Amino acid sequence: MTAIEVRNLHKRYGQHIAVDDVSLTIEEGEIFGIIGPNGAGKTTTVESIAGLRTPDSGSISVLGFDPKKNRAEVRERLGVQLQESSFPDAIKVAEALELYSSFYREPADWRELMELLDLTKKRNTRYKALSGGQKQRLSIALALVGDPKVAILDELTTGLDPQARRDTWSLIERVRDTGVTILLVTHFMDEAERLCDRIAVIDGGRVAAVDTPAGLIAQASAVQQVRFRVRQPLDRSVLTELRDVTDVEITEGRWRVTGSGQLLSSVAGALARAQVVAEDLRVDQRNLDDAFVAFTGRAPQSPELLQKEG
Ligand SMILES: Nc1ncnc2c1ncn2[C@@H]1O[C@H](COP(=O)(O)OP(=O)(O)OP(=O)(O)O)[C@@H](O)[C@H]1O
Repeated sequence: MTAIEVRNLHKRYGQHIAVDDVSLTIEEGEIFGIIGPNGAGKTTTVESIAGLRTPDSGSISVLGFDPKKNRAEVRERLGVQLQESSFPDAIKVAEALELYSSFYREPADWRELMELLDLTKKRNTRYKALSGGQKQRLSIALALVGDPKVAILDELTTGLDPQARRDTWSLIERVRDTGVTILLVTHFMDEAERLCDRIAVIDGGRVAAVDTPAGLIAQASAVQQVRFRVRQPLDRSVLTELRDVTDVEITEGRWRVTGSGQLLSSVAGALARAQVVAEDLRVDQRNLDDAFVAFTGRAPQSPELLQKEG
């Protein structure tokens, strides 16, 4: 079943095109990620899905409902954690959860959520006295308090320390295991790679690619490299003759083989046939950072940098 369907979304602010042409299909039960450079149109896209912005053209369906025309139906089924949620400074954790749950006909048990998000000890703490991580966890709890079928989380772990980020990831996986479809906007490639079933790369208001994390990495990095040392004599042609190999370089006893396809198994097979043992064998592992650069021409941001800036 499709949870979210976006067709040819277009949104401009004055002369500035924020979202040019975005189409996405997100299946029920998926953790679907959106990544892309600053200003790519990610927030405009997810806020349009949440019914918080009005697209100029295109169509959006959330569980079969239009976020603008069927506001009540979408509100009952969709939870949103926005980029910079702000709450009254004086409101206490338990009060905020109870208040938000009263907005829904069939809310989740807010006490259970408070426990799940490790906020029970902070139930009587005022919002302004919470740490960054606690504020973040509260905003996730508030996104889930309506017992939504779909949750939109924008910059889930920005500003959190590494341990809090990992805890939040486990939490999101637990939420998904309860059957909630999750749409996640993130700047962090480790987060996207770890959590998402599929990812859309958005650049300049358009979808540059949609695939699984492994699929995006494979699409972006057809070229691979295998490096090793050998003690026995080895004829270069043993490797240059292989179909998957495009280049072989030998520097001070270190071999570097460049190619594509099943490069590692081709090289390993050829070495075995030549009865040569490879030592210190390394395969250059490409990751989602490389895919991000390949699709957008820019480097992704690092969590450490954002934390310092924040
Ligand atoms: N309310 C607004 N009025 C005018 N311009 C806007 C508005 N909201 C967004 N924009 C512009 O539209 C473009 C897309 O913004 P959007 O926030 O959707 O991008 P983003 O990919 O979420 O960026 P970031 O990663 O920095 O949050 C940006 O150039 C932004 O400056």
